[in-house]
Amino acid sequence: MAYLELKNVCKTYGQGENSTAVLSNINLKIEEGEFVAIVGFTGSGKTTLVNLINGLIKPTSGEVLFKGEPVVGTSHERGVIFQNYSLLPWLTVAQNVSMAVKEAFPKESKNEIKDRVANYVEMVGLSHAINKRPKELSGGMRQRVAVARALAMKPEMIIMDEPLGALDALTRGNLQDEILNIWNQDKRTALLITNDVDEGIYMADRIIPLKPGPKATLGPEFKIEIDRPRDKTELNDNPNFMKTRNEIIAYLMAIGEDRKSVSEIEYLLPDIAPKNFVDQF
Ligand SMILES: Nc1ncnc2c1ncn2[C@@H]1O[C@H](COP(=O)(O)OP(=O)(O)OP(=O)(O)O)[C@@H](O)[C@H]1O
Repeated sequence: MAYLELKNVCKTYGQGENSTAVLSNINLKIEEGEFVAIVGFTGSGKTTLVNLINGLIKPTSGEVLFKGEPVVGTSHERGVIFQNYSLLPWLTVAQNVSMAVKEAFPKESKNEIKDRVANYVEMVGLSHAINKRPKELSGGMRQRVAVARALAMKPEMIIMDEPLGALDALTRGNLQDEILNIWNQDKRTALLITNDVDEGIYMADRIIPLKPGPKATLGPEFKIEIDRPRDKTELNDNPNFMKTRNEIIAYLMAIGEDRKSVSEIEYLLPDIAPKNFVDQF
């Protein structure tokens, strides 16, 4: 039994003429302890896929199974690091993280929770800002709080929706390593959604492209045969890295060309306007 399995999952938003078929026939199996990356184009349905796995939305057809059971709603077992950090603006960094920790560890004492929060805030390099509110932080700092919050809950499965996109290269590299450490030490299972092929190859065991929508579906998987721990500084000299990178980029470019031809189709918009509309432009 796969740890996470998506069976023929389709997701359509809206109904009738206004419907958008975003995902179609998504089949995916992730084994316990694996690190899988999905690379996709902007707007191809990556967040929709994360929301389905997280239980925030239901598939139109097909099944999402976690440890053999259908996913119904969210759960602490699956921790998501969202693209748009979604912090509560009236709470400090410590309070934002501890709220999540309290929910995941309701039996822990105040001091245990305080220590756990301090550890993870330190891990993302924000000890100096632990009592600040989100409005006093830069976008990158907010994203680091969101990473600390998700990891401090020690979820069995870490699901990441382009979590590091807003960060500078150095911070991004450090957090990639922290996420890998936690995944490896705590024997977690991880799913990373990214548009960065290099990030996917550095972190994952397998990379699966999400073909552009509408009706986006998963392409063939690419296995990353590079020993761990991987050394970022040496990757460019690693023949396996170069070969896999070239194969994935060639594949993405080919499906990108197909996408261009789809986007060149002319869509006619209805010629309508409100009754009393006066053209002032
Ligand atoms: N709630 C919704 N109702 C209707 N359409 C939606 C809804 N959510 C997403 N969509 C549409 O589904 C498509 C995929 O959106 P989604 O956010 O999943 O893509 P994405 O790959 O995460 O995008 P990005 O890379 O820009 O974050 C888009 O065309 C979007 O407009």
